[in-house]
Amino acid sequence: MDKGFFYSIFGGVFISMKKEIRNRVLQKLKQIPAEEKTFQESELSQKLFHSAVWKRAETVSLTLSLSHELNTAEIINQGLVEGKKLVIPRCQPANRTMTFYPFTDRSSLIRSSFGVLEPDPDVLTPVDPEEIDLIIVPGIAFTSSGQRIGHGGGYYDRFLAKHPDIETVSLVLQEQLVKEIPTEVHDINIKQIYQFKKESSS
Ligand SMILES: Nc1nc2c(c(=O)[nH]1)N(C=O)[C@@H](CNc1ccc(C(=O)N[C@@H](CCC(=O)O)C(=O)O)cc1)CN2
Ligand SMILES: Nc1ncnc2c1ncn2[C@@H]1O[C@H](COP(=O)(O)OP(=O)(O)OP(=O)(O)O)[C@@H](O)[C@H]1O
Repeated sequence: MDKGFFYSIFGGVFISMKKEIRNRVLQKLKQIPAEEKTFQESELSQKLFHSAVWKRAETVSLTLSLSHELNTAEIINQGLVEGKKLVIPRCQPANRTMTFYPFTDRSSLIRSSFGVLEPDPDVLTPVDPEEIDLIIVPGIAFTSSGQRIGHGGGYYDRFLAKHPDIETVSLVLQEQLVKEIPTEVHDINIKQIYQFKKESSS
């Protein structure tokens, strides 16, 4: 069947299935006890720090997490300690693109309408995306094979479509892992998923 025809019929169904998974996992995320969340975050961050992609990367992109998301504070600290260049995105809602800027400390940040802290473009200079070795991709729900549902802006799918060679990793709390995610044509898989598994050291 012609792909365009297929998506015109089923696209809406996929989008509402994604919304349903997004809302269900968001509720779960908001209910994780703080201590449990910190424990999982710590384990996942350690997995990342021991990985080849992290060790190799000189420039790492990450986000300043919202309270329900995996807390990126430990990754930021470690990156700075190891002398990596950290970059964070600023969103352009008009065309749903992202521009990356260096992150050094918490000054030069402004809160976006979405609620996240973003770099202040009046103070900072953008980084060439070609410079980025590794992107820690945020998200709400993931499958172990790397499918992802984010906050619904399509920002990472758009960016990653243009930069297919950049390494991508997502750290996934147990509550964020789902069996299946309906795939849309534009969806880009995350190359490496580090998932928290209870009673497992893998
Ligand atoms: N901490 C953090 N920073 C991040 C992301 C993230 O997921 N987490 N992003 C990851 O991409 C980007 C921001 N993503 C955004 C995603 C959606 C909307 C937004 O306006 N959402 C609409 C609903 C969208 C729709 O359903 O069409 C809304 O909230 O009203 C804004 C920013 C960059 N920074
Ligand atoms: N490469 C692309 N080109 C055009 N439209 C896109 C592209 N990627 C995503 N979109 C559109 O953006 C919207 C949101 O996409 P989706 O639900 O996949 O976002 P998300 O991955 O959850 O969000 P985010 O990456 O911001 O966390 C959808 O309407 C989708 O059709």
